[in-house]
Amino acid sequence: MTAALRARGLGRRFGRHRALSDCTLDIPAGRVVGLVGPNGAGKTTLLSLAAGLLTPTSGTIEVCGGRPGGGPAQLAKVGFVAQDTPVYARLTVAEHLRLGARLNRGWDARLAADRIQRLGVPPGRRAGDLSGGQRAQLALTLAIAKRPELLILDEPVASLDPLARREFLQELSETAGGLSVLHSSHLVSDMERVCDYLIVLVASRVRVAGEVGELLAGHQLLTGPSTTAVPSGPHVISVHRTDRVTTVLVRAGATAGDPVWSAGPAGLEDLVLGYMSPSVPALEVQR
Ligand SMILES: Nc1ncnc2c1ncn2[C@@H]1O[C@H](COP(=O)(O)OP(=O)(O)OP(=O)(O)O)[C@@H](O)[C@H]1O
Repeated sequence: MTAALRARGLGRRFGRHRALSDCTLDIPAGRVVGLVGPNGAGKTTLLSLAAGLLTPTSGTIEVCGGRPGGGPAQLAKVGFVAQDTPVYARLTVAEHLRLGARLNRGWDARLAADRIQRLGVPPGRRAGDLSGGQRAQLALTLAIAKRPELLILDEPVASLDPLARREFLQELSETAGGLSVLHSSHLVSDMERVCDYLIVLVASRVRVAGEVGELLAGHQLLTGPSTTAVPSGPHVISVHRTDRVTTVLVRAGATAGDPVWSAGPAGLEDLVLGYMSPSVPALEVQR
């Protein structure tokens, strides 16, 4: 099966500033991929490169077997919802759906109409008069109803209420037929529910990427009193100290050396926070 995304040494500069550097990734098709990282890490830049809204200044990127933005056939393969969920303020919801039908050969009119009705978004209302959450739902509907191979979502749920967020995540996890989803979010709990592939991006670089199950199995959390000397070495990913307890994220199989440390499984949040912490020693990419 063609990879959803292949990047080799991908980079993007804005003037002298590197927004993304040396990004090498292979994302298999059919995954729900969570892209996390601190503000300014380069997530939107990576997603915009994948959607063809930006061109690389170094390296290469291939999305669903083609060059992002490389013509109508490629555009049809990718649905993209930007962070600010842009819609045409003066057009009504129904007019957006008609426009979607005109512009997209694979448009699923039933899916679009059903989704808008189910969510209670008023079809006759101008998009500029919708609430932020309704606008996001309209933008998501337009992206989903074009039946893309890859759905790219930049912080898709930020403006949705908790119930709408849960339902949307449910929708994502139920997507069938080989649809790949690449979405960025700061909400690790959301990621935990739907993602089976994780990318952590920090300071313009991929810190870790891989199958969630493999990443979880490949790490463990050591817990010990704050007075104990912390283990060191390349197997140590991050150290977090409070007044009483120290927790250390390490690669699985590493021995702590001192029996005072108790080892337990690492959760997704431990992984994300560990790899986002500044003490991370090295790049690790797993398939
Ligand atoms: N058009 C631009 N011109 C100059 N610098 C830019 C431009 N777009 C992004 N950058 C810079 O590139 C870096 C990465 O930005 P990007 O928007 O990709 O981060 P992000 O991870 O999506 O952040 P956030 O979580 O805050 O949305 C930032 O330092 C940002 O200031």
